Amino acid sequence: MHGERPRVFMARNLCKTYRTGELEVHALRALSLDITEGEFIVLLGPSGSGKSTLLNILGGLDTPTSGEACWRDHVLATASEAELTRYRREHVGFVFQFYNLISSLTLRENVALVTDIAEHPMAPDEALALVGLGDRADNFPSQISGGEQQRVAVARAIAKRPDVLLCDEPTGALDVDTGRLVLDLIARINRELGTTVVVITHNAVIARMADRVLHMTNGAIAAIETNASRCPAAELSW
Ligand SMILES: Nc1ncnc2c1ncn2[C@@H]1O[C@H](COP(=O)(O)OP(=O)(O)OP(=O)(O)O)[C@@H](O)[C@H]1O
Repeated sequence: MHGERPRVFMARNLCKTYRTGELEVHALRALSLDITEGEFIVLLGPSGSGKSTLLNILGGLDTPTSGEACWRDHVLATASEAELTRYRREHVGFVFQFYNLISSLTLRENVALVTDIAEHPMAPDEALALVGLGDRADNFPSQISGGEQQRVAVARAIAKRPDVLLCDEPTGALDVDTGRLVLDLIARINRELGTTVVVITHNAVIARMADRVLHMTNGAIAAIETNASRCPAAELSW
């Protein structure tokens, strides 16, 4: 399906070793991966298998100990802190398990924190409307539900029109119905805006939404599954 689309992410022999005192942890062991523009990727694997480490390198939050990593023509593996900051600001949207909204700011102001420093952002109200919360822009985070807060976090992530949306356990704190709504929203952004999406989850059911599922074990990709068709979020149950 994405055969003719350009490759956006390339990793070769990525290794990440954490050292704490005497202890060495090999979080990534010679991992290689290509991601194509507009793909929806799900990362599955046991705790400690390296999923967040890979996502953090792809998102410019961390650098590998060795190996190559590029986003288009941005060399991420050896980039300086300033280059990574620019890369994140211009290209990457993040959604985490806990929504990380600022409680003293309205929803509009939370989104504006990102759009104020982006190059071609949406208006905060437009981003909030996209996630179905256009009429709540003047509310504060404490006035909306957890699922709605996660939708604001998605609005904040996409308002700068990122090339890639990186989601680390986006439904981890949500009930099933609310989780489905958030996943449907992420799939819609992938489909309608063409944003490349990578989702980390412990929930194997969510893998049915993906174009490709990367199974990680012990710092490497143990298997890659390609789904013949993507299951709509509304049809998932867990
Ligand atoms: N800052 C750090 N310092 C030391 N070790 C770390 C650090 N970050 C991650 N690790 C270790 O690297 C390994 C991979 O961690 P990572 O968070 O990437 O796994 P994960 O698959 O995302 O796990 P989970 O599903 O539990 O979030 C783990 O053994 C972890 O303890």
